[in-house]
Amino acid sequence: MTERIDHTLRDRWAPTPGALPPHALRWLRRRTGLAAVRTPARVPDVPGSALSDDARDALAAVVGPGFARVDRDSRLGRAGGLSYVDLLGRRGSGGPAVPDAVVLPGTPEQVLDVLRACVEHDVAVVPFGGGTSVVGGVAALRGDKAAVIALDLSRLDRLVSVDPVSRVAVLQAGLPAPEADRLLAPHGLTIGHVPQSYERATIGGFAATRSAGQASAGYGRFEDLVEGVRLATPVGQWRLGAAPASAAGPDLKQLVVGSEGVLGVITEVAVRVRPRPAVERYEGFAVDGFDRGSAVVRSLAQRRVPADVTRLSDEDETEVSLALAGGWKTKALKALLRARGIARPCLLVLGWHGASEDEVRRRRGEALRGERVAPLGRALGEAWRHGRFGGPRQRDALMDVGVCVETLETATRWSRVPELRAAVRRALTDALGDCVVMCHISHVYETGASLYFTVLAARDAEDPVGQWQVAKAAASEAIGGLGTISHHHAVGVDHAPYLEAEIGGLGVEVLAAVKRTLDPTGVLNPGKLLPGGLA
Ligand SMILES: Cc1cc2nc3c(=O)[nH]c(=O)nc-3n(C[C@H](O)[C@H](O)[C@H](O)COP(=O)(O)OP(=O)(O)OC[C@H]3O[C@@H](n4cnc5c(N)ncnc54)[C@H](O)[C@@H]3O)c2cc1C
Repeated sequence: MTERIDHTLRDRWAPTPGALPPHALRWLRRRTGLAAVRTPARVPDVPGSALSDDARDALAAVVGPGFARVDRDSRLGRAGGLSYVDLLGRRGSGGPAVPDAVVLPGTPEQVLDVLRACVEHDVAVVPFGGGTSVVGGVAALRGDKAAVIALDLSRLDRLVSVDPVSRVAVLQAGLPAPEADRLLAPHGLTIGHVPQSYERATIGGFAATRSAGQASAGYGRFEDLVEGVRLATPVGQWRLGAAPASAAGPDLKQLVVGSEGVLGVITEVAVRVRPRPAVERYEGFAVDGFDRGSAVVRSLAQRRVPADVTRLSDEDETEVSLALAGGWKTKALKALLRARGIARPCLLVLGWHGASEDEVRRRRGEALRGERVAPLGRALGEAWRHGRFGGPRQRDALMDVGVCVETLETATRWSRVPELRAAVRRALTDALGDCVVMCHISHVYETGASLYFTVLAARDAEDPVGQWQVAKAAASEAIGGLGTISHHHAVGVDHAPYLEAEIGGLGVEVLAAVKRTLDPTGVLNPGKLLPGGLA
């Protein structure tokens, strides 16, 4: 087995801590009133394992003794996900719920046997992929069970089959995205799914959370890429997805996609794959004001000519990007924008993938025809592409100097974008006081778009967790009625209280009924997705 994701690194994203440049720190102090605080990681206390000897023996008999682990580091390494509150917990504020054991099955059949053993021994199961959940999806909650295990799927790391004619690849669920792409490369194929968590998240995690990648406008959201699934449940195996399209009743496959580990464990996904692009072209543009920029990306989506990556930053996000970048190039860019009369610059990044230069040139021409955008050149687009996985590293550095830094996201119809953006900004500013609220659109549809917010504030030294929870609750209330509680981060624990308002009481009942059928004793991922009492 190759442990490709290092789950011991759970207090930060990168093994080597980065540092903010002095100019960025000065800017932050000015905008947020940040004081000089340092918050080094502190190893939290880990309680003893509550797993009974019988349960442990039964699990070890299924997966082998080396793969049923109760040592402290294995357990701590799978304690929770990577939200701001999760990371605070590992820096001594609050504390993560730690699983009683980590179990690593090597085959889909072993997953089924592990689930049976857990039912028999009254043990809750938290499916654990890359552990990048930011909504509490992998919190080790035991519900009413005697113990809880993290079911680490990293040994399910095979490319099972490739059908290059149909462009379908069957991938095991524990494969991290880069590894999946590496295995597909010799076949000339890619999954084309590139979320910011690409380096650590897994195929099963993408399917379980209805993930959306940065190139969603070109390749689709992950649920669009799922041709079929293989699910292990406490009552047996369920395979779905026999054909590319079907009128054989409702699409039950889509019930599994987004089920966040409460209905079963996804062990394999048949993924619709694409040829690896021969040409990739990224370009930066400026638009004057977010409303005008929003009209541009709406036009691209509604004329059905979006670039594969279509990403519009608002005024604040653009300002922060420039402030954090600093340097003479940034000064030159600001001067250029002023010279062009762009008073409220919003950065638009468009990225095209194609089989040839001609194809990309043609698509670019179609997209830009008639749009009022100021080209800033390929260097800016390439700079964005180069740094597109850098956010989590930057978050580590910001947390190190005492910044409250978190993101939240939603989606709504085009006509409601201005109202929703204003409502969330107001809620966050009222809750946090001096803060910077940035927003971007990175997923566009004919009828609407996602809004992704990043918040920076001076961390409350006394109650940092409470500070964020108040702000998050205010933002979630503001979203209610105007948009969805999650466009791609999923429900987990954090959004469960808001699910009923979105899907209705009947919707919650339908999900609960399906859960009772597939997981009658409720061992699977207690406390996630379904509002309290029904999970
Ligand atoms: C810095 C950062 C950036 C992010 N950017 C994006 C982004 O751009 N787009 C996006 O969509 N998301 C993003 N996310 C959120 C997260 O990466 C996604 O939700 C991702 O799909 C989770 O994959 P994972 O393998 O890490 O799953 P995990 O975090 O391990 O699990 C997520 C949920 O799915 C369940 N689960 C995991 N594997 C399985 C399985 N095989 N069967 C059943 N249930 C399972 C877990 O129990 C949990 O409830 C980001 C997160 C971080 C920390």
